This record gives sequence, C-alpha cells and structure tokens, in this order.
Amino acid sequence: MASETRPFLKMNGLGNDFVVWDARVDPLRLSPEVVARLGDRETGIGFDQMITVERSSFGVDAFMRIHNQNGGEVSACGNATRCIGRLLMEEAGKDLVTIETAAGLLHAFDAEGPRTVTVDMGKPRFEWDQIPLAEEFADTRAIELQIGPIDDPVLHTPAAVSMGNPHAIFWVDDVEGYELERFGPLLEQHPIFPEGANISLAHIFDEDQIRVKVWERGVGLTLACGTAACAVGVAAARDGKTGRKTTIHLPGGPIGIEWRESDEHVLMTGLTEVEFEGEVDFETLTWRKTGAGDASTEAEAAS
Ligand SMILES: N[C@@H](CCC[C@H](N)C(=O)O)C(=O)O
Repeated sequence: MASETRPFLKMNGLGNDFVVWDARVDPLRLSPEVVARLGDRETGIGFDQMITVERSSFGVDAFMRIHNQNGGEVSACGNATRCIGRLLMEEAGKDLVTIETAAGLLHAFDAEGPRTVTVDMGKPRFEWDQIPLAEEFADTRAIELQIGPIDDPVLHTPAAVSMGNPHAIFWVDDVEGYELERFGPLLEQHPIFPEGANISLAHIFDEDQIRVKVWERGVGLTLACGTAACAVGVAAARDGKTGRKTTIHLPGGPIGIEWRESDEHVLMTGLTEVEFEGEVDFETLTWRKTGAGDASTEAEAAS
C-alpha cells in the first residue's frame, strides 16, 4: 500500500467498539494481519470490530463490511449497524437509512432519545443448516452440547439462533457464576459450529429483563453484542420464557429488543457514541487522535 495517512472514526454501541473507515470514494482493503494489528488494545488502536463503509451495489445508503478483531470478515454486527446508521442519517439529514451487509439489507432509524438508534435486523433463522450447525437438529431451542464432566456438565443444551451470524445461548441462573473467559474459546470453536459461534450466558432475572454476558467469535469477552442481544431476546420469547419485548442488560448497558409479531423481524434499540477522530499512518502502522467525540461536544454545549 502506498504511504498515506487515512482518517478514521472511533465509535461504540454500549462499549462494543469499532474503528470506522469511510471507503465510499477511496476504497480500502486491509489484510487480516493488519486488521489484527490495528485491533490490538496494547499496540494498536484497539477495537472489537473494524467497519468499512463502502458504496452499495444495490444503490442503498451504503455497504458495511465487518471484520472482527482477529482479522476475520463476518456478516453481521448489530451495534455497528446502529452506529453506521447514525452516521449516515446525520450526514444525509434523514431519519431512516438502508444499509447493505453481507447478511442482507437492514434499515436503521432514529429512535427516541439522543444518540439512540433502532435497527431492523430482519428475521432470525432457526434451521440447523442456516445457523449453521454441523449436524441436523429438528429443534434448535436446546441442542445437544455440553462442556464439563459428562454426568455433571458445567454448561449444557444451548439454544442456537442465526441473526445473520451464529449464536448459542446458555440459560443460567447467574451470568457471573461461570468462567466464560475459559469456556468461551472452547465453545466458540466447538465442532458443532462449523463457522464458529458467538456464545452468550443469559439469566432472566425479572419479567422480560435478561442479563447477558457474551463471548464474541473472533474477539473474546465484549461489553455488548447487538446480534447476541437479538438472539437472546428471540430465543427467550420462542421458548415462552418472556414476551416479545425484552430488555437485554449487557455489561455496557441495556438494549431494547422487540421480536415483532406482524413480520417476525427483530428490532434493536440502543445508544451509540462517537469516541474520537483519528488517523492511521499505513507506512508505520501508527495512529494518533485528531479530534474529539460526543463527550466533549456535549460538555462544550453544556458550558
Ligand atoms: N459485536 C457485534 C457482533 C460482531 C460479529 C461477531 N463477533 C461474529 O463473529 O459473528 C454485534 O453487535 O452484533
């Protein structure tokens, strides 16, 4: 790549954080190694996902390309869809935008509350070969999978759901009661998930209130995962454990999920944040901050 610096935006949805490149005019493709170097929290910028905003071949507002911190490209990211939705709405002065992703066309719209965006994440998929799972299960509400001793498993029979990416949800009585940092890598790469999976522990602690901790495929523990919130809300309602509207409480904060009865689409609502502006020098793979984000804009407005 020619020597150049390139601006980026650092954003997050409830602490699930992203570096965002605008590649609509000037295309950008980085190798998985470079993505992983930039994503490293010790030596790089540090992020959960890298998002490249490109021109849509469908003629909608933009195409959003998603890379996990480990450099792998994936199809869906709920929190990033809300963040990119916000950017595109602000840029165009619209209150509804359509974003093309590898998992399909998604609509983002302004929700009540500052910096709050709703995304229509489309329909969940429950068929074993769509999630995908490596073997046939007629019912994916509780698949045969366990870890720990055979007669006394630590975690077992998760629900499996695709929200454009694969999710497994273990119903537990305390999300802090399990070493997800230890079991997450084993479950993420379990042979039952041929493409890996995002792993959630979920505890319904009150009516339609669910606490969730997520081990994200290609990343590790994250403060929030939008598609996991959708998958948990859907799995809970599908099992009759909750109604169709739930609040998913993640370490980074709450996300509202509605699994709409009329068309089976999943609507996800939550906060977005611009953290700062920066630029990367691709010759040295170093970076620096160049501008402020929401926190200082809001502090200035208040003074
Ligand atoms: N943080 C995301 C999910 C990102 C992709 C995921 N790690 C995968 O590999 O499928 C979200 O908000 O949904």
